[in-house]
Amino acid sequence: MPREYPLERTRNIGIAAHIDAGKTTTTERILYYTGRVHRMGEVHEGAATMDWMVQEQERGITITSAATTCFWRDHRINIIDTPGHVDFTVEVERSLRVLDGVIAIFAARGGVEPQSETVWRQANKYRVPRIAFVNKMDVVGANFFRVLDQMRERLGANPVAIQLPIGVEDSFRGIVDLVEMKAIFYRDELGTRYEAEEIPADMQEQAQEYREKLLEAVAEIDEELMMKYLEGEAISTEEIRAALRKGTVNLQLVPVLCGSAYRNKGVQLLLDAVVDYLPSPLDIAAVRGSDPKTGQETERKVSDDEPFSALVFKIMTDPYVGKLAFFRVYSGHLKAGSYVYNSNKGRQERIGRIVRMHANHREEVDEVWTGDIAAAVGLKDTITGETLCDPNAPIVLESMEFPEPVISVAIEPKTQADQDKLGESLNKLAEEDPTFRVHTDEETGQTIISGMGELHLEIIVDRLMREFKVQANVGKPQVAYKETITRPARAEGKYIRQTGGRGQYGHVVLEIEPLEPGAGFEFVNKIVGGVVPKEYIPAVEAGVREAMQNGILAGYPVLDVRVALVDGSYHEVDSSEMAFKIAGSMGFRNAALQAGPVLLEPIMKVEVVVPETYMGDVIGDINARRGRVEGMEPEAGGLQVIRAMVPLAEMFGYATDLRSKTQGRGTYTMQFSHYEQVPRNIADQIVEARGDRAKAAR
Ligand SMILES: Nc1nc2c(ncn2[C@@H]2O[C@H](COP(=O)(O)OP(=O)(O)OP(=O)(O)O)[C@@H](O)[C@H]2O)c(=O)[nH]1
Repeated sequence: MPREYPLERTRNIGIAAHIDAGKTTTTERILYYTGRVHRMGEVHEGAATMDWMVQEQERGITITSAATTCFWRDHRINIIDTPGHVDFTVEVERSLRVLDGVIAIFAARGGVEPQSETVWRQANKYRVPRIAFVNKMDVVGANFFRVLDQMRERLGANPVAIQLPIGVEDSFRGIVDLVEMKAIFYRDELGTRYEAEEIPADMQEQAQEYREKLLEAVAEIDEELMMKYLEGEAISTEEIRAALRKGTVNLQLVPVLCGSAYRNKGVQLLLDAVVDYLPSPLDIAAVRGSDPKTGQETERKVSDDEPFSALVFKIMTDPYVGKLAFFRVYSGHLKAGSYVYNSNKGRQERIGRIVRMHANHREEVDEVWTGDIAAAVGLKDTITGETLCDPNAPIVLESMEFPEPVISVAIEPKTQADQDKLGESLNKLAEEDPTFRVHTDEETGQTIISGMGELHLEIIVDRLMREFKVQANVGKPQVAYKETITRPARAEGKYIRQTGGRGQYGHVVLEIEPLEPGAGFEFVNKIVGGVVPKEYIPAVEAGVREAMQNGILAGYPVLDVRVALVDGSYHEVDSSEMAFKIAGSMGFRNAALQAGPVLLEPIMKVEVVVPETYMGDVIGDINARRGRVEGMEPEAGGLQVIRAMVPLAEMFGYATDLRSKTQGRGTYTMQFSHYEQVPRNIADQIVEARGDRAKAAR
């Protein structure tokens, strides 16, 4: 069976935005206009097609990314709906990794919010081309031009308006297309009929001004156009489109459109822009990865004729078919029922069925091709971030980064039956979500779950009860502290037992030093002359990792450390992997205790919006919470925006406090920024409290 759509007519796109900007509504409209659904679903009625988990419909938010396919102007567009809440930022991250282009949605009032900044930075990191859609032009306070300014100032982007709104708020009624220099007006409520007309007289001047800016911007992209522009020659519509496409694909500019998804205006033009400006899979220079045997970097062409390679970017447990693994094909093609090689695990797996997802229903397909996004049923051992490939031409594709969880709660099963189900259910959930972790507290024996925020954990617990039918009590949210060291140190770890029978002998000397924040863990083997035999070195590393997991000061995991194995000794008969593992653990603990260990806490980026009169109180309160105010800015309507960095530990219950301090008028958003050292006096209290809890548990 040949592929239906040539690669140049394929688009893999995501829709990213901050919460409530209108992603779900826009996606719904896209599905409606492209004929995938025949009725418009409204988010506030809980009927949106893409939001299909029970929790999503009840809460009116998008949690999981559902992938769907639609067609426009004879192009196949694969869309991944991504959630806006920061607790689910990993969902955004993993979709960015596999997408070729993004529609960034901003609300015309509110504009660039902290969460939009996060998504923007993530998209920069993965070099994903973007077009921007300024939605909600119909709401009070909408301002297209302010969003353009904010994109420049806050995102450091080069926004280029290719449209202008006609009217605003209640009177928003159409769109000026600056490429064609036409005005688009809508002829019916559903927005299905729209026509191009002359630009209204009262908008001519503004349209000319922005057309000029557009021409300047495209001239920057293309030298020939620059010549024409300077000489005052006419530049054709096709030339403008081609230059906009080139500028978008090369990340030199971002075309900006406007509309109101809810009022059915602007969405078809947005689809046109997806086809015209966002890249096809062919616009990626090459598929990059490494050889699983040698670790050396390799490349291959984006083509159906190359060997198969695909990246798994999401695992989902489906109540009907079991485990679904979403993957994007980077090269070659794959038939249902065939074998693939998981090059991260070094294992063969059989692909049972292949399905394309349309929100909550599936379409079975026999074969997938380069550039496709689909889900496989039947994979047993594959998790998010792993590569599936042709066993005869293995490759490991670049994976993705996942942030460390910042918040934890203890969870206690209600009955013995629940106890039995708890572990298995939590492991299943952790398999789906790399930012969700489960561990047993060594000191207290409690099961601890950790994630990206209170909402994240709430949803997990909710799913545990509903889908897995486990009844459990949940403790208060706790900060997920980390530990690190502040100076280099050197120490020994010796594990020697020689009482009767076969003894144990492991001996290592370790040098440890702090690494940059975020660097994680590095292990370096500096053994010369085989004083520690090669076969025991992985065991030493495993021992070090285990000790790091259990912490030095208060049992929190240790981060950002380089450990070098520099010396040691062994015994011909008594040495074993086990003995070296224990020696590694002991060596690490001994070294870390001399290396100035400190506690780290998550610092949150907080943005509070309050009426002017409450500003003093709110700032005083932020200071009392050990926060640093970083800036203030007036907003429309006598509001002030306060930006601050505040330790997560001080933010519990903030919603209630802010409400009572501002008579319900203040709102805030918060997201993880970085880890920072806990001040000494507070660290002492935390360490002491951990000690007491551990004693109580014994
Ligand atoms: N007036 C107006 N309301 C809109 C528009 N687009 C969306 N809305 C409304 O804004 C609210 C949020 O829209 P959603 O589409 O759920 O936003 P979202 O960005 O998907 O939100 P999450 O899924 O929670 O991340 C809903 O009540 C929509 O009906 C618009 O263009 N104009």
